[in-house]
Amino acid sequence: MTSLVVHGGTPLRGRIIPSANKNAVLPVLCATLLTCEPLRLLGVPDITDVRKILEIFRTLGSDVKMDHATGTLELHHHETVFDCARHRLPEEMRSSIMLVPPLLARFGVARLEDNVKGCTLGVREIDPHVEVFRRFGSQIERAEGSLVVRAANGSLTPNNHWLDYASVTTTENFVLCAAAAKGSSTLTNAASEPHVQEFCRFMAMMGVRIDGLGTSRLTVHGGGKLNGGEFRFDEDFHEITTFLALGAITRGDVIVRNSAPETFPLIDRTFEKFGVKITHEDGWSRVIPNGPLKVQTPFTSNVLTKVEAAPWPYFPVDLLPIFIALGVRAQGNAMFWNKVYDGALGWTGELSKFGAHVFSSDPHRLVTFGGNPLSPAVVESPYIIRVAIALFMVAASIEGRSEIRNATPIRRAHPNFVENLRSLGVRVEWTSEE
Ligand SMILES: CC(=O)N[C@H]1[C@@H](OP(=O)(O)OP(=O)(O)OC[C@H]2O[C@@H](n3ccc(=O)[nH]c3=O)[C@H](O)[C@@H]2O)O[C@H](CO)[C@@H](O)[C@@H]1O
Ligand SMILES: C=C(OP(=O)(O)O)C(=O)O
Repeated sequence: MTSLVVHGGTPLRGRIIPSANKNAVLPVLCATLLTCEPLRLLGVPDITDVRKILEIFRTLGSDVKMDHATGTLELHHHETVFDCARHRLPEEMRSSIMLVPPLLARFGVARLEDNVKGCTLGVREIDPHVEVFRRFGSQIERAEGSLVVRAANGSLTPNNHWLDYASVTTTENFVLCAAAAKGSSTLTNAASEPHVQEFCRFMAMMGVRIDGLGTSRLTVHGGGKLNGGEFRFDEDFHEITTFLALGAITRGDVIVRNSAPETFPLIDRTFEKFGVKITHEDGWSRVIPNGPLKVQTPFTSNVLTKVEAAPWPYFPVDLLPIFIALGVRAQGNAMFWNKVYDGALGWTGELSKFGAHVFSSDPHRLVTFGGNPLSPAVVESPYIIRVAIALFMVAASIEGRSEIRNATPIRRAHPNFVENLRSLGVRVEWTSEE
């Protein structure tokens, strides 16, 4: 088991250059398989999910040159072979599902392991993806522990589709299929998160025309030969928010580079609900101590201040645990509403080991009764990246030694997490035991 051990209580101070967003990098990596031309990707983070995808590319026979020191990846998928019986797509990460369309486009067949669930956020459906593959003319067969997807007649046919729900990876899968299908395909109720937009910009760089970028209706004009080229990843708004929140919870002064502050108004207002002021100036975002953490009192009587997470442009669900950590530290009560996942709040019982008081009203809603004195603790993280971080945040704000057991999911999304924390003055280390 790998744990994060922290001696908390020190206000964090310093500057952070954030890495790229895993949820932009992974669909882009999958999309690279759509071209036989060379590509150069800049700002690729050294995270475990990236390593897993690069490994599968190597086994397919692609040229993969990853320079982790500079974050530069040279990729050339020119002489590749896929053997449905031999090749296994990476497990325990959601993004594997986005390798299916390029494998269909290249080889006419793909095999998807059942365990592509990613973080344990409750049931994570694959049916919306299967529906997209079928719409583009694929056939699905159940094989032992996996699904085999075949492109009828070896190619994909364009279509229009209306999603039940604005799903991030289903939208990306639609765009990937549509890019390979000759003709125009339209998706309604498309997801529009910044990482979905970034992925669409990469597709455009490869020569795919996409209308409606950033809206809930995307039309993709597909079937053309795709180019190679160069693409630099943006900064990850999750990582920017995480370091600002770490500054806030330890009453420190943290500055994070942020080239897209226009995506932050709702995140800033959510910080304000806990008495935290964020400023954006000259490409940097800053949290500075601004009195004690305190939940804002609503003007309406008998309601709780609430944070409501749903598909973009709502408050992003992956940031909810980070604000729950602020909620247990801030004086006052707040309600957190996860409108995306059923049962993704089960971990919050771990917070009571620090002495925090939270109440789960139902599988979607949680109330924090914050501001109680807390003490250091040994807590156990589920396989959820942002929960390991939230538990760490609480620990970092309490004087004394705490331990977050099973904290490795953090390595799925944040390169150099511990090194960054040390640069801000945190006493923290990874420890392993059998
Ligand atoms: C690799 C990646 O990008 N992962 C992100 C992606 O996951 P992912 O794209 O897998 O998440 P989805 O948006 O598909 O699903 C989120 C939730 O909606 C439900 N659902 C989905 C489709 C549907 O038709 N009906 C339905 O009810 C799912 O069961 C799940 O509970 O978006 C999530 C929501 O922003 C983030 O938490 C993940 O970090
Ligand atoms: C839940 C996440 O990722 P995944 O969908 O890959 O599990 C995440 O990035 O927070």
